[in-house]
Amino acid sequence: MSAYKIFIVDDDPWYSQILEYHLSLNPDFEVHCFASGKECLKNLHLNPQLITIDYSMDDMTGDELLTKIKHWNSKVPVIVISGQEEISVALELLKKGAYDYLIKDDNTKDLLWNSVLRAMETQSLRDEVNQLHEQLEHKFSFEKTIIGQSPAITKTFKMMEKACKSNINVSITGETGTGKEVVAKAIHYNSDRSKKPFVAVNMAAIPKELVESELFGHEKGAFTGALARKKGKFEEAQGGTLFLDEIAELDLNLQSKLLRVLQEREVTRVGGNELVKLDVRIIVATHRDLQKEVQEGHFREDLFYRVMGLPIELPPLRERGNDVLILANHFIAQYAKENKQPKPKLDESAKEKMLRYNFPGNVRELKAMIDLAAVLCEENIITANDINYASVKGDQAFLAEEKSLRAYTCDIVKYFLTKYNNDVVGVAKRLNVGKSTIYKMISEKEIELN
Ligand SMILES: Nc1ncnc2c1ncn2[C@@H]1O[C@H](COP(=O)(O)OP(=O)(O)OP(=O)(O)O)[C@@H](O)[C@H]1O
Repeated sequence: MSAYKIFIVDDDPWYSQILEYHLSLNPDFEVHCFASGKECLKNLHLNPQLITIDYSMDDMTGDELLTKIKHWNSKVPVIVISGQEEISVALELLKKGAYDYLIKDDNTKDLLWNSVLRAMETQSLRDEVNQLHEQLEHKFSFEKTIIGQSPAITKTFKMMEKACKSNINVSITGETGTGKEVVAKAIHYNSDRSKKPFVAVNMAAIPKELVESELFGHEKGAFTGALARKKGKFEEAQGGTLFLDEIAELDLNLQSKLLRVLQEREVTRVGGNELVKLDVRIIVATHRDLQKEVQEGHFREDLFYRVMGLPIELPPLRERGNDVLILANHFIAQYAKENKQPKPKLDESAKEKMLRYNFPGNVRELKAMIDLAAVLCEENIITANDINYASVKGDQAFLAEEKSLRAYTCDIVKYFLTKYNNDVVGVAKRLNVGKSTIYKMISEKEIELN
């Protein structure tokens, strides 16, 4: 532990010495004496943790010095020592933030000793509370992993906080690439289960005939190819969280097996009889509307109620407004770090183009778009030309930007002008518009000729 730094400010050197001697008996205290208010203020850069001041000094009243010290750092305890007992003065000083008010008499040094110890204790408690607050904030701060500040995503944070504090099952819905797995992980790592495994299984990615043994495990010889006993994902996630992604892709037969496991909270490996007790929290995700799947008979209603738990809906990126740019900058920084390159900048044209786009592939698509733009850009500036819409084809690509009708008209005219060597008259005829319309577009710089 480093020494606890105390300033004693008193213009009576004899009295200072007594206090210094007394306080220095504690080897943890480092005491500095100053003979005037000015000298004390000059030395605040030494960062005292406690200051005692004499109430009546020649250069500055205790009142004035207290105000200046509090202005420098309102948290440092200041103990005022006065030659006379004046209740009104004492009250006034305490109101202004003095930690204690002591009278100079035979008991002062002992009272001071106790007061300093109390101040230290209060400070250490306050530090501890601050630290706990910080830890708590860090624990529940999803902002570091889930980037975005839009009202839509902030609403999600609130639900996630509730999910972290309880053990209830969670169902996450949202279009592909909206961050369902990121949310599931964030919930797990901010919950009481964080020290136990987070196991993710994508139902759509496992061949149908293997799903059962993947989830529940199998005994040696349970089927051809089962050469050894294997734990299933449920067992792997013991004590932790099992994330069942694309739950709607599970066929009806397996749905009833899953329901049984969730109800009984125990699993039997394929080809075995041993019951394994489970303590697993389930988080499911789907890009489908599960309720609709139930209505259409593709998803068991009883399983739906089992897994629904706390529903969290992730908004598509196109409904998150400016988050597009916040995420873009985040991915740019990530790219630059991973590739040990300076961070490219987005120019206005690139920003505008991204904000107009509807991102059918959501955050995943935005990340791919930024990675490519960072590679393509010149002189470290990403322009609209470096922004490519990879996920959409044909008509969809044409409409994905959601431009105004005027802007689409200009795009069409520009396309034909390029195709026919900027022959304005010929293009006007083909499109059945007046050539002056095209000339106007050119003169007003709505269209730039190649
Ligand atoms: N808000 C976010 N902040 C930072 N990164 C994000 C955010 N949302 C998604 N990502 C990133 O986008 C990518 C896709 O996210 P994720 O895999 O969680 O989406 P998903 O909804 O589970 O997709 P799918 O439905 O296709 O499984 C990942 O690389 C993830 O890290």
